[in-house]
Amino acid sequence: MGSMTAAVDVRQVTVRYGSTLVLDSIDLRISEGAAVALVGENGSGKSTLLRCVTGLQEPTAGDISVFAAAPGRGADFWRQVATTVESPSWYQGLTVREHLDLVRVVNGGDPDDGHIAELCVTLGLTGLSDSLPSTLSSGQRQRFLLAATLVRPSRLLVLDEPEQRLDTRIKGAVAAYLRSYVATGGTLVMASHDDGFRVSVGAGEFVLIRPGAE
Ligand SMILES: Nc1ncnc2c1ncn2[C@@H]1O[C@H](COP(=O)(O)OP(=O)(O)OP(=O)(O)O)[C@@H](O)[C@H]1O
Repeated sequence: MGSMTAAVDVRQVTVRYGSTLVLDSIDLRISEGAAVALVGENGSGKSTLLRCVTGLQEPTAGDISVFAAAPGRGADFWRQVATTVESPSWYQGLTVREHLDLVRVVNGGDPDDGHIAELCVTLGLTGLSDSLPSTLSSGQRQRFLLAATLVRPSRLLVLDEPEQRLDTRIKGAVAAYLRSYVATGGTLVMASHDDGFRVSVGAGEFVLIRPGAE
């Protein structure tokens, strides 16, 4: 009955910050192998919903399951889910390439199987392999953090505006990478403000509207 199980199942999720209602009884099911983009104006709750899907935030009401389990609980969840939703961090003394090797090795992968090299080409990091993350520009750092997320083996990617700060060429390469991730069975949920990017990824849109803004 695997096909009956949604990768992500959001049921009647409500989030309030104090008296401010941000998400009002949201329902969202994402099948395994599908891509969905949360779209909507600033403050419509896209990041909030993504944090709830990773278990980093508890909804005020409602239920979320990811691969039929509560999200964010333990190593088993994080072995299947890779995300850029957490605050970015890195090891001060390690280069871009050393970070990618580290993540790959820890996850049981071979750092020399070509996957890292492919990601570095996709994200334009080849010339930055020996740089320290702290010396990168904001766009370069965005590309590094995306690479560090994509290098992990995963079944679900949760990405908050992955197109942010990317130049046109890299944006196209990242869209193609995500499209092929989904075509090979991965599931993607992301927030995006770029409709062209969303369409090149092949993601359907899920529109969030600020409660009371209709
Ligand atoms: N920790 C918090 N405490 C209080 N209010 C918050 C908190 N985090 C977010 N909010 C509010 O919740 C609403 C939704 O924020 P969220 O970041 O989820 O929106 P978004 O759709 O991702 O916006 P953007 O397009 O600007 O990234 C906003 O009104 C924001 O001010």
